[in-house]
Amino acid sequence: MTALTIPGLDQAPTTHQRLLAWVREVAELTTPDQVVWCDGSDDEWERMTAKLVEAGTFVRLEQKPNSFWCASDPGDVARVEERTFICSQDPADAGPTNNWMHPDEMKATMTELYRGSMRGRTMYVIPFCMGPLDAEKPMLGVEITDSEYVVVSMRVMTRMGARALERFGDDADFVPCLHSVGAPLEPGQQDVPWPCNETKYISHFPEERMIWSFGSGYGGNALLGKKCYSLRIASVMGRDEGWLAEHMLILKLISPENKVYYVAAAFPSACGKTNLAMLEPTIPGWKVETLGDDIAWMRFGEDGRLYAVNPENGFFGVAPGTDWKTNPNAMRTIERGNSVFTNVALTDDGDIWWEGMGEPPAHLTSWKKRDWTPDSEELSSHPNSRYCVPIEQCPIVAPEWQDPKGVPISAILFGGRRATTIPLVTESRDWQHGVFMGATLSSETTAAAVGQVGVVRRDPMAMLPFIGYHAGDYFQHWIDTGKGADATKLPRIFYVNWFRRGEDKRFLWPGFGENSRVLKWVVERLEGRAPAVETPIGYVPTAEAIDLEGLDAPVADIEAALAVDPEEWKAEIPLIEEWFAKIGDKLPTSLRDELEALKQRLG
Ligand SMILES: Nc1nc2c(ncn2[C@@H]2O[C@H](COP(=O)(O)OP(=O)(O)OP(=O)(O)O)[C@@H](O)[C@H]2O)c(=O)[nH]1
Ligand SMILES: O=C([O-])CC(=O)C(=O)O
Ligand SMILES: [Mn+2]
Repeated sequence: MTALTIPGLDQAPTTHQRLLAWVREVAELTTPDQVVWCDGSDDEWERMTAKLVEAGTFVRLEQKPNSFWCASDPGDVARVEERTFICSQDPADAGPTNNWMHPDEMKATMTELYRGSMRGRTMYVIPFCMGPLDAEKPMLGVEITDSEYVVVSMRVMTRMGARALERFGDDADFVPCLHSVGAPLEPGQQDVPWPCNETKYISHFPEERMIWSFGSGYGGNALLGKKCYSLRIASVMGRDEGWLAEHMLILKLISPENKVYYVAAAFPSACGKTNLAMLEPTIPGWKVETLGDDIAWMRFGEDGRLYAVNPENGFFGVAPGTDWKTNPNAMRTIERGNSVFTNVALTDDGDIWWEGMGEPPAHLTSWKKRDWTPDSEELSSHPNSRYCVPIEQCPIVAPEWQDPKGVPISAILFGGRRATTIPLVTESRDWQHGVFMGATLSSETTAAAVGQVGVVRRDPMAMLPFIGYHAGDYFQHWIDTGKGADATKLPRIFYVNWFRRGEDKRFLWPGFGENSRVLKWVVERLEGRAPAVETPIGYVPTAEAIDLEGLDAPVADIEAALAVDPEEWKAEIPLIEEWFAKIGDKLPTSLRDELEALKQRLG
């Protein structure tokens, strides 16, 4: 039999048979003009970015070293939850919160979409590792893609190329991640700056630990190491192997007495993880260092404590709202260059700008590539526009951020974006109650996913779009995680809300750096020295229990932010009941018990 000859296909820098066979199979299906094995070198970065500039996808920034502006197709700007599928053999394993299709049917459908989909393009093979390369069992993957934008972004977001491939040996396990923008080029056809397809599928095969993505070039749809691998597939691995893959930032808090606490926090997309992770405390003597801003993998260490590792290598942060006042450390991180900015505005002197970054210049090129002035009716930047930058450039990155052991977590925060009801901070009564808080977490939808913005929905553990299996089983996994552990060593669980509003709709709590005041109260609770009031929903501080020294906000606002209003909570109960009904039979009875107990306490 004569195998198809595609230039580059046989220049594989590996002897890993399963990898070689898969790459050949995909090349024969998608029929690219050539195959390139990515090595992750500086040379490769130069070639890729030059190619993207030439194609009109990237504009090199004059004002930031080795950095680029990029505008996507206006129809390809965010994750597409409606087009995201968990293709388990049994629909019951995907559960009520995921879209499901039988794996055979999905494969048949997508195989036809992939047939010839890379014609006229280059197929890139990106070996990568999520988490430290020197982990005992490195978490490997390979993304095959026909997008240079993906190659460049994966270099920032993951440990990829030759250094990852070294860990493959001849037979290491890896997660195959297949991606095509679905825009083949006919001979002589002019390419567009942002190729994509109106038909989109983001499909996960949890039993096979495999990901197939088609039609989108954007973030969480296309950088498959991120949400697809590190949350959807990894959550299934975690269920099977007894660990947790969570949508959490990891930060290190250093008290004035030089005591160190590691905190993990789960907030839904565009609800403040990156900002909290890089917080600049406003209270004297306290320091924060960053380990991660989006994903945490947590497993028990030999000492019985829960240790967290950030699988990522970069930040893929929301741009609008980021500036020197709200998040100076993010600004310092991007000042150092080596960044890709997608769907922000371009200044006339070759810099970037977005809403929330102080006074706008007199003229900009908007993310839609249109002239923009401060009088324009449209936003200059898409609300889900992003910067993509290596973590190591963050001036406050914790020195231990690459430690394969991870860091021991003392507190877990769950949080959402709620204009009413949810106090600034509440401590759970115990692990099970904390799991109840996480399981009933709610938040207003944001621009991070396609769809209506500002609608309150349940977003359990901030994982609604990312749980790779049945949400009821996921809750049970959380409960079991606590049951098997020494309760005194488990992280304490808190519920926060930076987004409560006053009657006039303004935020009651100033947020950002001031959130350090809440972290201080959390630490003082851990140390057993901060007061709290026992309320029907958990332990809540009074305004006096929080350090408000030097805070420029009316105490009445803080009191309103902390208020537990039984009427608001009674209105919340039917929403939780509706949510639990949706979870169905697999809802752990302990969570139903928690709900009953809450109802009793509310009277
Ligand atoms: N009012 C207020 N807004 C905040 C606070 N923290 C973050 N924000 C805003 O919320 C938006 C999203 O913040 P991020 O920190 O990027 O959210 P994220 O959770 O990292 O989002 P993803 O990257 O999508 O997962 C930005 O516009 C921020 O300016 C806060 O404490 N208070
Ligand atoms: O996945 C993305 O495209 C960006 C992101 O971090 C999120 O939406 O949570
Ligand atoms: Mn973020």
